[in-house]
Amino acid sequence: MTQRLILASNNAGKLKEFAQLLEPIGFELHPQGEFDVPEAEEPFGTFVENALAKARHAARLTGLPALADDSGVCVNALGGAPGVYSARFAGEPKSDARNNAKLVADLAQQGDKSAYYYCVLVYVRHADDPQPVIADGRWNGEIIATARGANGFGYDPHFLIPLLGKTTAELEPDVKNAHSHRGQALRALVEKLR
Ligand SMILES: O=P(O)(O)OP(=O)(O)OP(=O)(O)OC[C@H]1O[C@@H](n2cnc3c(O)ncnc32)[C@H](O)[C@@H]1O
Ligand SMILES: [Mg+2]
Repeated sequence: MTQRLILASNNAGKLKEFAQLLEPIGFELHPQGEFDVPEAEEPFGTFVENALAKARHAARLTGLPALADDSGVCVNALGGAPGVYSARFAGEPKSDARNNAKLVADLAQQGDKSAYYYCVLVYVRHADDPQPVIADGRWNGEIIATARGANGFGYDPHFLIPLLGKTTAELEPDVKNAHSHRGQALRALVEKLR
């Protein structure tokens, strides 16, 4: 049986990754934009609070179950920044190019380039669901100064996975999903929904 699910995100890169992960296992994904749901506020200092706010917002405006993702890149030498502020690290309007340029500049004088991607997923059956289903995932790597690769989105061209010898923008989409913070979180979430 296919299950209809609203994806509480306006990020096209996330949408592609979720479609590839969820459609083969029987979910019919609908981005919130299809229902004219505007971007939710993300005012909180934790990923999980922002993800819950996004999921409830989409479920409230569509009347359907919703899945939200809040994620980011956390750089150790920067005390975990940009973290929850990853999407707007270089200010408004959101720009991957300016975010990456700022990240590389901020790290130029640092020896430690280690970082990790973090993702929290929240699924709500309806807007006031008292038992949201929550799962997370983490993916270690390091930030490199020169962009490599054209796949993915966001910080991917600067996020190197030393074990694979590639940036996450050089990975095929299925390989990224097999390893990524988002893929890990989604597999854990799906286990909880069974
Ligand atoms: O809130 P929604 O609408 O889902 O879209 P968003 O892009 O604003 O998403 P977030 O608020 O969760 O911010 C996450 C940011 O972290 C970065 N990011 C998260 N996952 C990533 C990934 O897999 N590859 C590259 N960058 C990623 C990227 O800059 C995202 O914009
Ligand atoms: Mg956002």
